[in-house]
Amino acid sequence: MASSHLYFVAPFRTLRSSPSLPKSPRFPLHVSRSSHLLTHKTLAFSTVIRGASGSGRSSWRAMAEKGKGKVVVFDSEEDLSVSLAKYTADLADKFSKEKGSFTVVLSGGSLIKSLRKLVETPYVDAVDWSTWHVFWVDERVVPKDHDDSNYKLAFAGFLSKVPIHPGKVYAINDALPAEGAADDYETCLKHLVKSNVISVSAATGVPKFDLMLLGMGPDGHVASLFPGHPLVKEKEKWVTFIKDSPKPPPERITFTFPVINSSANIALVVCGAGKAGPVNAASGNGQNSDPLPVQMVSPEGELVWFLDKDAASKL
Ligand SMILES: O=C(O)[C@H](O)[C@@H](O)[C@H](O)[C@H](O)COP(=O)(O)O
Repeated sequence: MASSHLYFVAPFRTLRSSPSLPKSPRFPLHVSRSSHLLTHKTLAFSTVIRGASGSGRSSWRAMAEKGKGKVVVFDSEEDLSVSLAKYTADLADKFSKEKGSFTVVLSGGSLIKSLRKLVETPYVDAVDWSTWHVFWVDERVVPKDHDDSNYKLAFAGFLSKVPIHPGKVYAINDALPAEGAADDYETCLKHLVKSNVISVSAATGVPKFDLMLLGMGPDGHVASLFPGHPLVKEKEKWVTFIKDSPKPPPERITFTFPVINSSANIALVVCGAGKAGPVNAASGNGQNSDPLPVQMVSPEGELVWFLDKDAASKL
């Protein structure tokens, strides 16, 4: 068997309390290459700590102490995708049992590919998809059949493969320009809050999604909230728009930080050496005076970083 290691390097909480390994997992953890390490029982803390270098450990300690979440580093994106599927399925199960629904927010980009194990055995058959409500943290202002559409990406890689009711998939109104599309999406969220589909943060009164699955760009952006852009400071709107996105296409709508940070759970899914710098900055090692958008991700609930070893290489 090829050697593959999963390193859990945020050493200050027991794995039993990790949402990636909940107390009573409904779904068995299916892994291919690293099953000797990745079972619920054998994923011992000491095992994973051994995988971390000394400097890496102190970086993550800084992150953990600042309340920036738990960190899981995988040898490969393949291993990461296995764990991400289980984490997502277990949270869906938990929320569905608690309140009869599961509200999940997707990003565009490579995140959708990293969700691929969720549409495979055992999850594709075992998950109760009837409770799912699907949203986007950001969307490009293009028709839904355009190659730049996050909806199209998610449909091709995820939604077309599972029986989520189309009426519970909340895509952008692509007949509207950016500003109208953002207002329309915010109105949609308000209706769903009113009808108790989306929970509300008692602290902030804004929507509290059960799970946000966020990617991060090499510049440290999340959603369509880019470094140095005034939208990162938006406090009132739930959904806003941008017409000068540095990442093409330029016109997008995006959730704002008040909504992102009200989440019950956020997974930050980051792979590749090109993103190691912002990951390092987020760990507390950054020199930047203005925080990167990714450094502003600080949910009411749980934050878990899913990193491959290249993304963690500067720690
Ligand atoms: O629509 C988008 O562009 C995304 O939602 C964006 O925020 C994405 O998640 C990051 O840019 C990371 O993308 P990659 O994972 O493809 O690098």
